[in-house]
Amino acid sequence: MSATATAPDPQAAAPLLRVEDLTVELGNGAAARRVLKGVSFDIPRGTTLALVGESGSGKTTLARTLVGVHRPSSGRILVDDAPLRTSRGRAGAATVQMIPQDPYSSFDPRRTVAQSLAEALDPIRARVKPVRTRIAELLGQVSLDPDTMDRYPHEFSGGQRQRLAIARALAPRPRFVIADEITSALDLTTQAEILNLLADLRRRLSLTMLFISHDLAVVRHVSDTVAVLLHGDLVELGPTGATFAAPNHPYTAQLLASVPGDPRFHLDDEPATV
Ligand SMILES: Nc1ncnc2c1ncn2[C@@H]1O[C@H](COP(=O)(O)OP(=O)(O)OP(=O)(O)O)[C@@H](O)[C@H]1O
Repeated sequence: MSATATAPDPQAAAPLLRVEDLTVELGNGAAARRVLKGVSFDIPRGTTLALVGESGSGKTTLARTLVGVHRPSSGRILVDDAPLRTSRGRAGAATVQMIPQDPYSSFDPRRTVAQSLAEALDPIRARVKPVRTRIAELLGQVSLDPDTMDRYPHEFSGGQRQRLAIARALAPRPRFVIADEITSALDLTTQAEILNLLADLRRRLSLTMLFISHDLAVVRHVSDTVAVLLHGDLVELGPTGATFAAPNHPYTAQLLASVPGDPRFHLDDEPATV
């Protein structure tokens, strides 16, 4: 056995994303409130962390802080051990991309798909011609026909638009992708298709992901680790299977108690319920 085969691989060991004691305050003056309270977690490279918690617990605030929309009041965000760089309040596109929740409002209806993707590829020039091949490749990655690139968003179904949103997020070849409730606007069959696409992309592109969802059946299907937010505090963090089997925090147990078997997914470790 060679020495290199046994040497630890620091790249594999280091988390892609590290959030350290992150506190975020929103609002001004007397209305200011701490929405995230000293939150810490790592996401190892190539894995998916699911973030769950009831409405108002701070999930979207965390996502928006990671893309640079909100500034931390204290704490640190590290990508590959370096502080997350933001430009004019936005995280660098090549570092972090977010897939939006609503595929209907996230595209400019006056632009063709190719124009929107060209802008994602090169925000300054946004010219389609030099990037047609890359646009075709992106559409192929999300199983859409590259010949549809000159169509407008309204010519696509909700599920197809969510595929377009995923293609747009992948355009700058981000190292880290945030999916914030990306299936909540879709019917159950389309939800399953999008989740399977995401799982496939994750494998093929070795994506590191933060997957925000209130749907614990989905979370169980897609994530390696799970984190639970309660009023801005991270109350649970652990491997998804172990956490679902034996949660540490009573709030997690309460959330899990309300999850019935889900007929949408055929999980490897359990028979599908119908
Ligand atoms: N710009 C803001 N100024 C002040 N408070 C805000 C602002 N944005 C969000 N909040 C508050 O922060 C809290 C957390 O909101 P956030 O949207 O992060 O929760 P969430 O867990 O994503 O909820 P949901 O599941 O409903 O999307 C809420 O009480 C919300 O009212």
